Amino acid sequence: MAAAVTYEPIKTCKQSGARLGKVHTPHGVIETPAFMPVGTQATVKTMSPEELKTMDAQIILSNTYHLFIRPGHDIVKAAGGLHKFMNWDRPILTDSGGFQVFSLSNMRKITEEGVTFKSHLNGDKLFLSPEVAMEIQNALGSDIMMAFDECPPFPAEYDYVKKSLERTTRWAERCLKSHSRPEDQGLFAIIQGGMHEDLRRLSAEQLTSMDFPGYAIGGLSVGEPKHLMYEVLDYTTPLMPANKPRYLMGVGSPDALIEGAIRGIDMFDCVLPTRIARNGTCMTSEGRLVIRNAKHATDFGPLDPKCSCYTCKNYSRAYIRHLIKADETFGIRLTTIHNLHFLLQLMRDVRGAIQEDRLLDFRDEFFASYGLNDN
Ligand SMILES: CC(C)(C)OC(=O)NCc1c[nH]c2nc(N)[nH]c(=O)c12
Repeated sequence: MAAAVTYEPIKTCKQSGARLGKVHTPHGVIETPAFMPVGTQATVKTMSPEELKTMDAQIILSNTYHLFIRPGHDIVKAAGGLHKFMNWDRPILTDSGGFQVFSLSNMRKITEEGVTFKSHLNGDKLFLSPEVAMEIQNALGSDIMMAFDECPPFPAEYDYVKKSLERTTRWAERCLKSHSRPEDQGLFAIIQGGMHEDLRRLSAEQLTSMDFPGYAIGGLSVGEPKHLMYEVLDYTTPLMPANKPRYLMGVGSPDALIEGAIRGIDMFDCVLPTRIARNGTCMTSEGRLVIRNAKHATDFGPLDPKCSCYTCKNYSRAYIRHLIKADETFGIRLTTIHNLHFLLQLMRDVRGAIQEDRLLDFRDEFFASYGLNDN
């Protein structure tokens, strides 16, 4: 049976080992390495689908846990699925809910069967399991679904991480067995194993012995130092099939995206650009800019002189600072447009640098200006 999601390798960067590829899905092709804007509750906060297309967001992420507790996957299914519900006709990836339960819900009990927890909205007692996570994602109709996993806290005891990854493997197998729409939805497994090379290897071996259309690296960007994350990537990405997409979950910042691409990662997601936009922090080619700083009050230039986004073409730092300080929603829309465009443009530049076999040079040039100052 034709797989719903396939990876087409295009080229490997001679200088860095990074790779260009295409992920084919039922709702279109994603040129990788790619950044996925996060739309947790069926919206990338304050953005319209048209605005996301203008900045060429190729794929967005949404969350099983959040849509399960509100509005309920039955309503989304009745609407014709998540694409129809949110008027987005490009690819959608849904995360499986496990991670969100561990990070959002306070009272929870993990057993072999699954996770019992209290809704962070109204305290209702709820249950998620591999089978329930698959039923929800099948109802949402996302193009790429994530297996139900446990993301161990950081730091965590070696024995706990080992037992957890082995349960995550058994849960992944249950997801594979209960997947009811493999012909039009791809299911990615999630490699865990904390910061331990032998456990990452064990998790990768167990999961790649089962045939998933794609593989993710979970359990990183959980508070560990960046150099440790890069070390884990150094020995984990080579264990992942070269002919399948490699997705690094929860990452990330501009530097982490470049370093991840260099280590062979194809897909990334992170709430950073949209989250920091809400308090007026902007990513610019010369580092982070905190628009609330008084020095921007009479600065009538753009957020980033090198940026071509709608915000930078039409509005000044002074105006955006005024809106953010006045808690005007339009201010958050402008900083969100800019931050998303910034990361999407960065990934276009990364793909261009891979095409020209110069990603390491690009990294050095980017860091030289990005690390300039934290203004
Ligand atoms: C703390 C942040 C969110 C930045 O990163 C992580 O937690 N990183 C790990 C992560 C993010 N999203 C996931 N989804 C799932 N199913 N499993 C995971 O391990 C993760």
